[in-house]
Amino acid sequence: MAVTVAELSMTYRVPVRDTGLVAAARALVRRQYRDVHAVHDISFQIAAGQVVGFLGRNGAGKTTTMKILAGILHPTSGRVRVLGEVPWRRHNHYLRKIALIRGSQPIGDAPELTVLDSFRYQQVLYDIAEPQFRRNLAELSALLDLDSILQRQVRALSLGERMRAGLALALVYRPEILFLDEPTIGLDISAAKVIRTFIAEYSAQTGATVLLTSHSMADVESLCPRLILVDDGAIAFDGRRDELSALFAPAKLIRVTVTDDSPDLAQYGDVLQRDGNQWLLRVLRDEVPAATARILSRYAVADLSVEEPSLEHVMNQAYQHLRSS
Ligand SMILES: Nc1ncnc2c1ncn2[C@@H]1O[C@H](COP(=O)(O)OP(=O)(O)OP(=O)(O)O)[C@@H](O)[C@H]1O
Repeated sequence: MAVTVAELSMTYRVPVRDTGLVAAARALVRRQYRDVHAVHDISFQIAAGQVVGFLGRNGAGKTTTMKILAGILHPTSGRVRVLGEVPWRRHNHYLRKIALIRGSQPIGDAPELTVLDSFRYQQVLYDIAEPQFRRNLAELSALLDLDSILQRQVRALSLGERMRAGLALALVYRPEILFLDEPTIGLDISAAKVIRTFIAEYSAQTGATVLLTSHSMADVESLCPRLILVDDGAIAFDGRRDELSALFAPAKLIRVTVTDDSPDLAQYGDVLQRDGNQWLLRVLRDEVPAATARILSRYAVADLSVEEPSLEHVMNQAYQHLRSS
């Protein structure tokens, strides 16, 4: 297993005080604290090469878990092994095998340098042998279309170019595990698509394991066959996307176009949309085979398709369910 997490818990101790000057003065002498249980008792495993979506509402505990896996935080309790290592020991050889990327992380620490100089600096920092460096850079340049900007100064790049270079810079030592925390946050549609395509190709080409948090369902839908849903610091679901749909969205959609005059398709399901002879029906999963068979036998059907509800709808249902339970 690339990642093993067992009974992991993380409690933050945060200072609290009442509002007002008196309370502020009192807090100087006697501080009071409150425990925030960000993550409690979570367990999961990820096999090498898997791309897993780590989802949940704001404050569910995703970033905290990622930070523990990346060795930034020491958990309160639990057992974690990533590539056989204990992350928070932060051994050099461990840190060279992983990357934690938060947000889109555009290149820019040294704006006077050229992009290639920045890569060279990273090469020294991560002690990457020359042949491997050249190979990795060539691969990343091809995937992220960097050839034309390698010789340019970082300060003169557009945001999109800095973002592509920043991503390549974070991966030039070819990490085996990527912890990606909202990698497309704040990006426009086409920039987000570049990142998504890149993540898929990087993982397919290098066999990297990816754990991805994102509130963008487009990211999750296109990249993650497996989803782990955290809620209030605990795991609420771990499985395939279709299993999540079946659990939280018990209906499918039937899209049908008929050529008959005024047929009454409302008897087969909830009518979500009707545009002339085109109907969109919501039908319970178990009833879909019988409903489609009846529609096909009774009407002149020009077109019929059965669709899964969108992931956005499924997640919305899941969050509503979790909020009320
Ligand atoms: N450094 C910290 N000190 C105290 N509490 C914290 C700290 N970091 C996070 N928390 C709390 O821990 C809980 C989980 O936070 P976390 O950032 O892991 O959530 P998240 O799922 O990543 O949320 P989001 O989707 O909003 O980024 C929240 O209640 C948060 O307020």
